[in-house]
Amino acid sequence: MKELILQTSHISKSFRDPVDVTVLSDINLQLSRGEFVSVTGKSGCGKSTLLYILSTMDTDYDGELYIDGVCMKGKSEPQVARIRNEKIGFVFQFHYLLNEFSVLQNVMLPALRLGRWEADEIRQRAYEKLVALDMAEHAQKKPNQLSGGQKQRVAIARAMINDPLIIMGDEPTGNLDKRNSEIVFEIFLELAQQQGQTLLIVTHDQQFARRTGRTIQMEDGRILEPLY
Ligand SMILES: Nc1ncnc2c1ncn2[C@@H]1O[C@H](COP(=O)(O)OP(=O)(O)OP(=O)(O)O)[C@@H](O)[C@H]1O
Repeated sequence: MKELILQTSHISKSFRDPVDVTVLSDINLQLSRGEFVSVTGKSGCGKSTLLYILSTMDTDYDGELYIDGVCMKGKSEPQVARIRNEKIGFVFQFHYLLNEFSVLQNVMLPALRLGRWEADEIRQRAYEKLVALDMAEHAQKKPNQLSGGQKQRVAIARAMINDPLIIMGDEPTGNLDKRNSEIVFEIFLELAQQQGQTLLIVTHDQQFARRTGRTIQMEDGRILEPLY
């Protein structure tokens, strides 16, 4: 039987802007271990809003979110932050690497925050992630010495450091040229196919979406039922 690692029940979200605007309505979705799922839809349909809720970064919504069988409702902010850091890796459109730290130190940060391993072990793990992403030779550089594609590879290494249950990405190839987009997308495919990593990626790129295992199509804050 498939192991559910993320599930939502009737999630809705409104902004007061200045009157109430509903941007997500009755979102019910399930994600099983090892799935590579893309989320697509027109600009403004609610993809990022949904991803921020699923990644627990936004906790202000109606309905329920379960991660690894645990309901996020009623949890304190430190409890949610701990679950997020332990179970979810996130890759943004912009890398958000810290220029005052080296590439290696940037990758180490989420693991230092988690506190599960000693510093030496974290350094070793971070180095291994950089090796896996073909970035080891840049370990001691500062992020501003790297190209856009290289920075995004470091951001993926950082998302992987705590061996998350799921990696989420909000347009992770959106800020890259065609060649680097392809390289970064191939990394996600490889993670899914060779390591069974569960992935949930928002993308505008229909060609990429078609290569994932399942596509969630959104329209006006709702998930469209698959046509097949
Ligand atoms: N803080 C906010 N206050 C008010 N409305 C907001 C806020 N954030 C997002 N919205 C609105 O919510 C809707 C969904 O936005 P969201 O960013 O989730 O869309 P998206 O599908 O990710 O779009 P894009 O593909 O352009 O990134 C949009 O109409 C947007 O204007």
